[in-house]
Amino acid sequence: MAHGEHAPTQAPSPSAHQHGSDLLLCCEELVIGYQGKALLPPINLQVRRGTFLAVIGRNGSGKSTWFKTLLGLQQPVSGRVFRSGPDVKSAYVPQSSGIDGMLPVRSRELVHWGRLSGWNFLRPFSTHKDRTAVEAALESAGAGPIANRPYRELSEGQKQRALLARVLATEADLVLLDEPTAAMDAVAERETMQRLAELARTQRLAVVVVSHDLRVAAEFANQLLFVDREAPAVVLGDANTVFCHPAFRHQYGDDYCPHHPPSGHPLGPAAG
Ligand SMILES: Nc1ncnc2c1ncn2[C@@H]1O[C@H](COP(=O)(O)OP(=O)(O)OP(=O)(O)O)[C@@H](O)[C@H]1O
Repeated sequence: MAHGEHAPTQAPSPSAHQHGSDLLLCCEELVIGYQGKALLPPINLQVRRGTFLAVIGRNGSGKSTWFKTLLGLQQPVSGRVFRSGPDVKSAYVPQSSGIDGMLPVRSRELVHWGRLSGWNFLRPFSTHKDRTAVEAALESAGAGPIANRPYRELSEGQKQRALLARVLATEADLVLLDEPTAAMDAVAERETMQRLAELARTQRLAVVVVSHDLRVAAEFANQLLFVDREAPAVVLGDANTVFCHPAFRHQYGDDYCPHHPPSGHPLGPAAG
């Protein structure tokens, strides 16, 4: 699946414009699924500049399908996705990117490609602005030390950093990352999530991340979206709202909810 820029899923709606300039994307009664069959209840949410949203849920619950639907790669079963304007630029990193592993390029070139589109791809020289953006993206993604290394020789976690840098180099308004830290060690994962949170806040991007590390997601994201096919449920809110929701507790237990403190959990307070 291609990285980088994607066309708007639908033309901007008049109602989307009314929500102000911070609004980038809006799901209205959006039902995702395949062959007309819904995976989840309708999703209603707005993604604004400065948002860092983490999407959580069990395997197969529909997280990647929601991303594909936002990008217009998958048709909704019903409902709509709106961009707030034609200029909203989005960038996407899918879960795994096998094709990149075959390319004989250094990480810096791969990141540079994030800025190219159309005939720019054939341009022999990059501009000063391109080079500055590439270096800033490498730095932001913690990929500076691997910039000169051939991409295909990197570890999976290092590759994820390079791909993150590439998506940041696009200078998109809306960045969708499907498990961007899955191959990273715990330290790199926290650093990356912290960087993404800072980028969302300081650069006024919207960052949406799928993550299976619930505690790290809750620590850095300012909103969580929990999706569950069994309940079925779509729950949007802060960590307490989501972690104390019955559908969440049914799947992950009570240990994440502060109103249901762990008893006898190996990481919880010692008994007695
Ligand atoms: N092209 C397709 N056609 C029909 N069903 C599909 C298709 N792609 C995925 N599915 C199914 O849709 C469901 C949701 O898949 P999806 O990849 O969105 O889950 P996910 O939450 O991202 O899972 P994971 O955490 O494992 O990445 C799964 O049951 C999957 O088998």
